[in-house]
Order: sequence, then C-alpha cells, then structure tokens
Amino acid sequence: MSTVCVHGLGYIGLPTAAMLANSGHDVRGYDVDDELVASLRDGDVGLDEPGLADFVARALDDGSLTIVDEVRPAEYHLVCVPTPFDAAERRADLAYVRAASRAIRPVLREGDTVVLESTVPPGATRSQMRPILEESGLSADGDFGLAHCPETVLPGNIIAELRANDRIVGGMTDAATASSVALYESFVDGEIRVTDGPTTAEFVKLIQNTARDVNVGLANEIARIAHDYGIDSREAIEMANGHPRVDILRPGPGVGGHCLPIDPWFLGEGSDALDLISTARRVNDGMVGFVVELLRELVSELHGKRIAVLGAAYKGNVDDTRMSPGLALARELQHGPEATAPATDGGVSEAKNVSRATSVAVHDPHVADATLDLRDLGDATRDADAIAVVTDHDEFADLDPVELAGRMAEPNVVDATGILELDRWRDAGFSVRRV
Ligand SMILES: NC(=O)c1ccc[n+]([C@@H]2O[C@H](COP(=O)([O-])OP(=O)(O)OC[C@H]3O[C@@H](n4cnc5c(N)ncnc54)[C@H](O)[C@@H]3O)[C@@H](O)[C@H]2O)c1
Ligand SMILES: CC(=O)N[C@@H]1[C@@H](OP(=O)(O)OP(=O)(O)OC[C@H]2O[C@@H](n3ccc(=O)[nH]c3=O)[C@H](O)[C@@H]2O)O[C@H](CO)[C@@H](O)[C@@H]1O
Repeated sequence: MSTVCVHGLGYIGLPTAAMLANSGHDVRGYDVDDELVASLRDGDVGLDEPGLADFVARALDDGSLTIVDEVRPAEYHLVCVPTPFDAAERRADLAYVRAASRAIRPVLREGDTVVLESTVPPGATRSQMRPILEESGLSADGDFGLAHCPETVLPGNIIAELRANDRIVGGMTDAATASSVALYESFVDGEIRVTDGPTTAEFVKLIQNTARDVNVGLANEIARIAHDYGIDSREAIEMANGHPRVDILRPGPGVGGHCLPIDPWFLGEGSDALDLISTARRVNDGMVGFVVELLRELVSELHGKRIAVLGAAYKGNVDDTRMSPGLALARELQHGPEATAPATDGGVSEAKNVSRATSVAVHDPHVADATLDLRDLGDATRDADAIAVVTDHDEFADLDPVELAGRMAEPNVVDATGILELDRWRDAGFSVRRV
C-alpha cells in the first residue's frame, strides 16, 4: 500500500484515483477547481461515465480516497491535468503541467515518484517537469523518480480499460521506471511495457492516437468518394472488411474529443515530417462541410431554413463536448466554413445575437451544459427543415420518425453516424442522406 496524490480529477484523474483507492492505496485527490471539489465532496461525480459514480462513492465512503484542499506529501504524485492545443500558437499548452509541477515541488521528498499521465509532445516530461521539480534541490537522476505513463482509456469504457489496457512506462532512471511499474502493477491486468525513457513513452501514446485519426480519415475520404459514385459507403466498407487484411473504420461527421484531433499536432512539434498525418487532419475537419453539403442536397438552399443538430457530445453515449463535430456543424451553419477551423469549443450560444442565415437548434440528451443553449428534442425539431444526426447516442437509434415527421416543416434527415435504420425513416416519408 502506498500514499498517492492525484493531481487533476477530471475524466482521467478521478477514475484513476478511485481505481488506486479501490486497489488498497491511500489516495488524496487534488484539483484546482473549487466547484468540482465541492461537488465531489457532496458525492456528485458530474461525469457521464458508466460505473464511475459507484466506483468513486465506494472509495470516498471507506476513506481510501480523500479530496484534499492542498497538495500533500505522498510517495507517488500522478499528474492528470489538461494539455490542450493552443490553436493560435499551434503548440501544446503545457501551463497546467508546469503548474502541477510547481505545486509538487515544495512537498517532494527523497524517494518519491512523480508520474505524468497527461498526453504531451515528445520531450515534455524531461523539458517541462524536470527543471521545476529539481528546484526543490533534489535530482531526478536519483533523489526522486520522474516518469511518463500515458493514459489510454476509452471514454465510455474507462473503468474496464484502466484495468485491461497495456501501459507504457518510461522513467528518467531505471529506479523511476521500476517504482512506477510497481504502482501500476497493483491494478493493471494488461501488460506493462517499459521504454528507454519518458520521450519514447510520450511518442508511443501520440502515434497510437495519430494512427486512429489517420484511419478514420481514410474512412471519411472513402465516404466522400462513394458519395460521388452514388454508392452507400457503409455497405461498401462492410463488404471490403470481409477481406482478412482490411479493416476500414467508420466514416462520420469528423473526429472530436480532447485527444485525436490534437495529438497529431503534438507529434509534429519537433518534426517537419508530418504529411499524410496533416492531410488526414484536414480530411477529418472537412467532414462538417460534407454534412453541410448533404443538408444542402436535401433543402437546396440553407438560407432561412431551420436545422436541428442532434448531438453536441463528440461521440456516442458520452457527455464530453470538447472539439465536438456537432458544435462545429452548428457554428458552420450559422457563420460559414471559417467558423469551424480550427475546431475550438465555444458553443453555439455565442451566436445568439448574430443575424443568421440558417437557424440552428442543438439537442443532446447526454450533455447538461448551460453555456451551450441546448434544446429538448421537441423544441429542436419543431418546424425544422432537416435533422442532422451527428452523434451516435443510443437514444437517437430509438427516435420515432413518424412523430418527428409530424412535427417538422419538411421531413429531411442526414445521418452522419450510421446509427439510424434508414428504411424506417424512408417509410415515414423522410428524404435521407447518410455519411
Ligand atoms: N479524456 C480522455 O479520454 C483522455 C484519455 C487519455 C489521455 N487523456 C489525457 O489526460 C489529460 C487529462 O485529460 P482529462 O480529459 O482528464 O481532462 P479534464 O479537463 O477532464 O480534467 C483535468 C482536471 O485537471 C484540473 N487541473 C487543472 N490544473 C490543475 C493543477 N495545476 N492541479 C490540479 N488539478 C488541475 C482541472 O480543474 C480538471 O478538473 C490530458 O492530457 C488528456 O489529453 C485524456
Ligand atoms: C487509439 C485510441 O483508440 N485512442 C482512444 C481515443 O479516445 P476517443 O474517445 O477520442 O476515441 P474514438 O472512440 O476513436 O473517437 C474519437 C473520434 O473519432 C470518431 N470516430 C471514431 C471511430 C470511427 O470509426 N469513426 C469515427 O468517426 C468518433 O466519433 C470521435 O469523434 O483517445 C483517447 C485519449 O487519448 C485514448 O485514451 C483512447 O484509447
């Protein structure tokens, strides 16, 4: 059993803290967000992640997880703070990582281990954390351990993947690697793989997400080519995937979330060799424009029309709206293509006072964010000229097209996710398009 201080209690830090606590460790969870701290103390987890609320409640109830107001000394410090993309500078914003390092510095003791879990450009653990931590007078060459162990869990399946996924651990020294491995061994069923240092571990994480982004980009480009031939891309992809060495992913409205759209750019911070990777980024960001094209095919002129966008979360059955294709679509419909690039969140409510060519209402049953001006389903679809389904939430598969047709001005639907049974929608009188 070890003492562990987890820095940052968001999508990654909170489940990790609860996992460590439920695995026998004495865990302190620290976050700079006072509101979050207060709601966690009230037992409100606030995240729409299956099983998380009970998992956290168990750890808080038995006292193995304590939410603390200040960073406490601990044998392990796990840093799970945000690492957003600074779109203006086109670089990772590592200010949160540096702030967490400054907070650890005064409590750091000989023999402690600091592990960065946040996703960072190659070299960041060494260049950003080390110098700040060493201002303590201790050295990362032996006095304390410093390592990178990237998080790889899939939102929607975080608790299972925390246990099941392989982990990559890269320490500044063999001792740092060994002490980090000892901590992860206490709850990880997957393999723990050791690299020659933190930079390789950082690189491995980034190429995992880049590979997925590029592969989604291929599926998206295939969808656009198929459309030009009048072919249903999803049927074609399913056929193609019958081959033993072909595994094309699903096309969609673009790639969202806090990871896939930004990690390829982190990979390019220290290299000029990105080519296919940046093209795939452009293809994926361009899918919102393709959804607009499909809407235009249905309603001919978007000017003066009312569009219901179903889905503000970046993917199905989660509540995270970071880099969401649905919000990008709403912005593009209201403000034109320049509003979507680069994909930064801002919501649709900011557009309220702008005179709009197209009226847009966004609905999402998983998202409760007062800044986004979200509507309930009835409100969003009333008198609408078209629906665009851009998130594959389970609820959307069960939509009743007959009821919707009765409420809308015109029964038109674009399914950008492949979640709708289109025959049911056609039978209800809808004109349909699908990505
Ligand atoms: N969300 C994912 O699916 C996922 C998966 C793998 C890796 N990651 C990476 O993990 C990191 C965290 O992502 P997230 O989704 O959990 O972010 P998040 O925004 O949900 O949570 C981060 C938390 O850190 C807190 N914080 C900010 N500065 C702090 C500081 N100095 N000290 C303590 N707390 C601080 C914030 O208040 C917030 O609650 C990022 O680098 C991300 O790329 C995320
Ligand atoms: C390598 C990998 O698997 N990494 C995962 C990823 O998690 P994620 O939730 O961001 O990943 P996805 O589920 O792939 O979704 C991303 C976007 O791509 C769209 N998409 C997806 C598949 C498809 O066939 N067609 C699509 O269009 C989807 O709708 C959504 O917008 O990054 C996390 C943080 O680093 C990792 O921890 C986690 O392991």
